[in-house]
Amino acid sequence: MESIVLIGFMGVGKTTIGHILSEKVGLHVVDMDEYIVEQEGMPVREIFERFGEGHFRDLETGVLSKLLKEACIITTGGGIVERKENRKLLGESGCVIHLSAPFESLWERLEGDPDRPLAQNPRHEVESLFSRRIPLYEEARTHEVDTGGKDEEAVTREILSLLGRN
Ligand SMILES: Nc1ncnc2c1ncn2[C@@H]1O[C@H](COP(=O)(O)OP(=O)(O)O)[C@@H](O)[C@H]1O
Ligand SMILES: O=C(O)C1=C[C@@H](OP(=O)(O)O)[C@@H](O)[C@H](O)C1
Ligand SMILES: [Mg+2]
Repeated sequence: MESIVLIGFMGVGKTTIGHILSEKVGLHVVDMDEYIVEQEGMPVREIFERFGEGHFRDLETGVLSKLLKEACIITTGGGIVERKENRKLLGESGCVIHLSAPFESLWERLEGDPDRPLAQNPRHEVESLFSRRIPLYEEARTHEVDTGGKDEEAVTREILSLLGRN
């Protein structure tokens, strides 16, 4: 079976749903943020503070190209689509599921989260990042699952259904 990649904005549920999906489809899951944190031996926040966002994006590209060679579920960070190179890598993989949601519901989950450096910015900046990224997710995805108003189990069921696994 090919890889399944989850993309989407911060807080939409990629990490959470990837873990639930992993149990249901019997593929192991790798969360890119967790992988990078382990590899670098420091939290994402500290990587941003000490080395800058550009360095974190370099790490993401390296990890994504490595993981796409495995058959697994990959839960990306929300900024994976920022780099053209990453969008190209995603385009070469068969199943890229965009989890989407209205900004309002994401902001409720993100506001004040100390672990997400970009969520520390004022609301209007995070919202404009959200708007700017929408076409990038659209470019990279093969499928979209609208998570608005659905709990984690319902989102997982919808993914299983589009994979033909229900
Ligand atoms: N469908 C959902 N409905 C409500 N809360 C959710 C849903 N999916 C995830 N969450 C919650 O939102 C928060 C962010 O989820 P997370 O999986 O870390 O998102 P991401 O990896 O996309 O940034 C977590 O507290 C999680 O429990
Ligand atoms: O959107 C982004 O640029 C980021 C999203 C985060 O992952 P989540 O989408 O899992 O929060 C993490 O990779 C980092 O804080 C940057
Ligand atoms: Mg995550």
